[in-house]
Amino acid sequence: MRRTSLEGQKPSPSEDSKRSAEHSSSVQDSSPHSETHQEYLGGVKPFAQETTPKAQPVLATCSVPSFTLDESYTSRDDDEVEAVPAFFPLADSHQRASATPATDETKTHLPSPPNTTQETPIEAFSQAAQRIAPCLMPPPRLPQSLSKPSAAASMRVPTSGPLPNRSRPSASVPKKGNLLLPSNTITTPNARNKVLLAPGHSPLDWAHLARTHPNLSGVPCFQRVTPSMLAWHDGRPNREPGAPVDAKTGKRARKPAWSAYQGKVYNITPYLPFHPGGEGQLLLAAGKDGGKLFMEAHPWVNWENMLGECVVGIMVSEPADDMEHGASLEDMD
Ligand code: HEM
Repeated sequence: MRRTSLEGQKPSPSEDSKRSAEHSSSVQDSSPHSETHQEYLGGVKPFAQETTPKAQPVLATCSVPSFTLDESYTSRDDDEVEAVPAFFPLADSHQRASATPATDETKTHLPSPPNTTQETPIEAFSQAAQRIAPCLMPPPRLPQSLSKPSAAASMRVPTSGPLPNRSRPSASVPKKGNLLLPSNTITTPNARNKVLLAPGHSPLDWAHLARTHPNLSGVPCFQRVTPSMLAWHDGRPNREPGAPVDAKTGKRARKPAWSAYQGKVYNITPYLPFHPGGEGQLLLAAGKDGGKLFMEAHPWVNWENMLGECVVGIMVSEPADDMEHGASLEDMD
């Protein structure tokens, strides 16, 4: 009760008249339909000619249109209306300024209010506000059982029922045709035939070795390798008379293993203990062009990068072929 509190302070008569004048002018300003307010807006009364505003009876009007619709609340005290907070949009916001005011015309199109004799003022307010501007009200909260689980809740381990991806594949995965293998066919964890490499022979160890040894080819300079030369370097024990014998084992020493790939010849001997597929597999390509076998095993592996320091030379044809070829060219002349 603003007026009551002002009266309780018992100001002097001159102050009292000044305050009541201020109070009445502020109340008029808050009403968009007040005469004084419209005159100010229209510029009819310039500030210099403005006289002391006179106290006028305060009408029980409200700037919030929702209260004017419900007739059961029109008789309420003005202070009661002010006590209800107009929380959104704010009084000076753009939304409120651009909103269509509730004129008599819009009132006629609105549905008739329900019987609100049993409702509390707050319930009636929220219902009336929802009818007028439902988009301005926050959505009602769903009960917890109906609402969607949060992202964090979906990542938690469920407290009941089977754990996800923990049951045996044979029991949970249906077997349809040949698309899925029976679970008992995958018996080994080493499905790609990789071998157990000796300590110090991992791919990283090979990368380090290749980086620190500039020449792993086993030859002093770039070679022109003929097919017969390539075939001799097959990595097998050298059985030729006078061949060197391995000092450790006492057996004949192995010949170097060369393999050709896309016209280049590589010494694959130093890489043998590093090959993830095993020495035996790699030796299958020794003494010949290994491109076909290599592409069948792992086309994604970069041969040139891995064996860049092992390049022996390039493939050339046999000298006899050259002579035959040269003779035929002379014949053509
Ligand atoms: C001389 C060139 C070769 C190089 C540089 C080389 C390199 C490699 C590398 C890096 C892997 C591991 C692949 C991975 O983990 O994805 C591998 C695996 C393997 N390589 Fe080779 N390889 C060569 C030649 C060969 C040849 C000629 C054969 C077959 C005759 C062969 C058969 C295999 C097999 C069976 C595996 C294990 C299975 C797999 O990883 O797919 N490799 N090789």
